[in-house]
Amino acid sequence: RRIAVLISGSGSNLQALIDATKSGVIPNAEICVVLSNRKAAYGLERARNEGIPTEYLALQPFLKKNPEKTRDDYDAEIARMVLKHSPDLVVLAGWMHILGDGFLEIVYADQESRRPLPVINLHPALPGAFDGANALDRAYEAFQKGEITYTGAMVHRVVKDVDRGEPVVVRQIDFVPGEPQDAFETRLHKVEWEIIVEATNKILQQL
Ligand SMILES: N[C@@H]1O[C@H](COP(=O)(O)O)[C@@H](O)[C@H]1O
Repeated sequence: RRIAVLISGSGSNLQALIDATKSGVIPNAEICVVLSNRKAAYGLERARNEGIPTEYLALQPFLKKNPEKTRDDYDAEIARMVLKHSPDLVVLAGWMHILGDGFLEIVYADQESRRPLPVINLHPALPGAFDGANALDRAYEAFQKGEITYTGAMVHRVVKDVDRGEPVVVRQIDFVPGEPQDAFETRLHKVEWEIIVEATNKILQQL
């Protein structure tokens, strides 16, 4: 099975997928491409270290170079760059750009030559709790205010509504009174590395 991974940053979740495909925890699978919308993303370095093909395309330079084009055109171009590598699954692992119809219509199209491609996203909060950006900070702040005692992380299918697609794997994480935010974040990231592997396996087994 071929997995395309989209990233924007350090790529520690990408690394979890690399290690799991190499060790066989994710059996019979390889990462066929790593695509980033940020040139300096360390995740690209992780991919190159493994000899995994990489792609890069940022939104603003794309729009500057093609003034007649729109964000939807950019999303469609991302879809084409991904499909070039014939993936069976697309995993958004720390990908910090909201993909709209331009991308979803292409990858979810049911064509003769190809079935709709599953697309999953990692999000550091529970379903419906802290959708969108800075979810970790917002959850920790709510805990500080005594509004919540736990949060979590999830992997969900991607739909147009941000972070609202059907959950694939969800894991609750309890807050610990007095725990500094960075220690809490370290705990949450460890859970993310587990659930991104679990969710990838779950979807691949359904194919
Ligand atoms: N959207 C969020 O961005 C972070 C990416 O981390 P990394 O995989 O780049 O290390 C993860 O915490 C993910 O939930």
